[in-house]
Amino acid sequence: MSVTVRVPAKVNVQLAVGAARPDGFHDLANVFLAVGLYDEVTATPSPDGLRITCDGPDAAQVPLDRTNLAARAAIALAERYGRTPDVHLHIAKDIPVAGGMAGGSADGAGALLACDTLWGTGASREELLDICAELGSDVPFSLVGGAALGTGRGEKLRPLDVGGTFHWVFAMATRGLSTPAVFREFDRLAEGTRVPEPIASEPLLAALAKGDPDALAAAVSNDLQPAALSLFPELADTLDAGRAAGALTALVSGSGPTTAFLVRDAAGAQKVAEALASAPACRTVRTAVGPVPGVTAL
Ligand SMILES: C[C@@](CO)(OP(=O)(O)O)[C@H](O)COP(=O)(O)OP(=O)(O)OC[C@H]1O[C@@H](n2ccc(N)nc2=O)[C@H](O)[C@@H]1O
Ligand SMILES: Nc1ncnc2c1ncn2[C@@H]1O[C@H](COP(=O)(O)OP(=O)(O)O)[C@@H](O)[C@H]1O
Repeated sequence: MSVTVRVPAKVNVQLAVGAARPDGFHDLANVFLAVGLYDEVTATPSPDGLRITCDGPDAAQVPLDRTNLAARAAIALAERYGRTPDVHLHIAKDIPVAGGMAGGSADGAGALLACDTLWGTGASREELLDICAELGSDVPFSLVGGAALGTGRGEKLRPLDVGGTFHWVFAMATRGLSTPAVFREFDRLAEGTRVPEPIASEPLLAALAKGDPDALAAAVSNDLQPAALSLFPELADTLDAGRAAGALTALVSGSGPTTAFLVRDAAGAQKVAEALASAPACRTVRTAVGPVPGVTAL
């Protein structure tokens, strides 16, 4: 018997970042939108103990030891229920690695639900969300999907209404960016300034509720973008190339370096995707719509 789930990537349509906290994290107003690029996680009993395998274009960059978020999820669930994590987790990876699209978090949330089903654990939604929050700030959102406002370090979620489907183009970059390094660069750039409390933008929430791409384009923001551009300056050219090709707006996704382009419809996506294919720091271009549901059994 085996259990397969699929889990979407995310883009942050707003990422407001507060000052560094004593624990090293930053308080956020993090507006997540799940988009239709997916990893699949398959859990199969493994009498020889925990085993991780991965395939896909970025598979070589994925750790196959107990640091993999999917492995950590299986171990955390097994510990809670007093059993051994005797499972083979296979990750079919389509979400870019270290791309600011929460691919590792997706695998953590996916593995958790797949193991819960395989082992018949019957953990409640609250327990699963608790384990997700222990695994990482983005992991609870990967479980629930849709659209949500994340506060605290991003793990406290409030689901958001979305009145339509938004069309996106994503440019995957030629190298990755480390999330802690981007937050450190944010702190460095903010030195000597007063960092305001992170607050969700009302016009942005209204644009999502209405499903209005023009209003959303006018309201998106990412406080980590200057830090990501400082560490990876060529991304500015990719953003410009997408804007010139007619994107309604262009921004870095989360900590980057994936860049995200909001377009009006599928035809607009095609045009922007073609223009981005030749941008210098761009490795691959993908189109996707959002919101989409979180972890889903196949
Ligand atoms: C920036 C965001 C935006 O959604 O995503 P990515 O762009 O990485 O996908 C998230 O906040 C990333 O969440 P996640 O990748 O789960 O990070 P975690 O494992 O919790 O933390 C990794 C490191 O990022 C920094 N960190 C993370 C979250 C936060 N609110 N403040 C932080 O300062 C800390 O240095 C922490 O040690
Ligand atoms: N299942 C996983 N998939 C991808 N990366 C993982 C996974 N588990 C752990 N990692 C580690 O986490 C780092 C960041 O992963 P990822 O979630 O892809 O990026 P981001 O946080 O930018 O969205 C990777 O470079 C890798 O070392």
